[in-house]
Amino acid sequence: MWEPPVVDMESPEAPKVLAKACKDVGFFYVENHGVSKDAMREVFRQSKAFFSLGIDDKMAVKADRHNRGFTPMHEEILDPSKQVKGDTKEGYYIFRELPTPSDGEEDAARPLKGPNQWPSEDLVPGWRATMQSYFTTMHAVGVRLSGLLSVGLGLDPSFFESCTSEMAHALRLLHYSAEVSDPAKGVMGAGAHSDYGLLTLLATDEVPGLQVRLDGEWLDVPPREGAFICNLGDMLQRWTNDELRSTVHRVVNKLGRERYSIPFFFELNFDTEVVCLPQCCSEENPAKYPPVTAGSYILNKYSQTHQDFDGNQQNDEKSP
Ligand SMILES: O=C(O)CCC(=O)C(=O)O
Ligand SMILES: [Fe+2]
Repeated sequence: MWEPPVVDMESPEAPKVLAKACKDVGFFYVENHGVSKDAMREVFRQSKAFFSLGIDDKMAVKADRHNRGFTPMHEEILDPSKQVKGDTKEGYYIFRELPTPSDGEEDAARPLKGPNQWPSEDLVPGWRATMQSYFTTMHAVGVRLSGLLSVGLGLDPSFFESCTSEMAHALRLLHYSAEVSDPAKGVMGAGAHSDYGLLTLLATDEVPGLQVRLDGEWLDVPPREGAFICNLGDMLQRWTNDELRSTVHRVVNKLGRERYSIPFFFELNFDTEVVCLPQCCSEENPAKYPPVTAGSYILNKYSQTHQDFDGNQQNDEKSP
């Protein structure tokens, strides 16, 4: 059975192994990341507690114009060209806590930035503290991992530091329903997609479902206890002119079991311009992608895949 390569973050070989995994597969397990089992157990427990609430309590924190909060079952369609209905999952977006913009004008200049939504403490005691603490923990893992990657790629060791300083990262809780997927009929846990940003660090429960497409074949990525499943986002593929891979993946429910997963999207600052690195293009190998701003790229993707999100409504205080 195929398995992605393993990156041991404590190993002196980590930068080399990581760079090779990024070029060959774009997916790898991350071990020795320093996140405790207790912290993992608690974030999954709280995630389940939220998704077990009634629909009215969940809709009270429905994702707002900053895309923070609850996204109902089927609201997201990750592969609109193939899916006949939305992903068979519900979710919850949490970003770094930011103050409410003081007026519409300021808000327009700060797309996707605002306060989080939090379910009531009475319903899920300790939930906010758990999520904020996990966000901080995962931010630290992302900083370390991107540091190892810059070394492995022969970049300045602080290459990713300045362009991730805003902490525009997203923590997402996902709950897949028990509905069995039928890829031929366009019914998917999560439709085929590549991730949009820099790096994704995914925690899953023990239920399988994730698949990656390599050389035209869909391969299962089994859960690995204690490890994160990590993959690259489109920004790294574009920066490196396809030397690194933002590999397409999807979630297929074969067993008819519910599944919980928690991706942490380690993202670039909104205004970072991603232009092919000089060492990755030449006259014979010209840049394959035009320059793009990380934030506008994500806004576009959210608009295409979230039925209830409108990237053009960022400055409308009263938009529903
Ligand atoms: O739940 C999973 O295993 C994958 C989720 C995913 O690919 C995503 O949210 O981008
Ligand atoms: Fe993904």
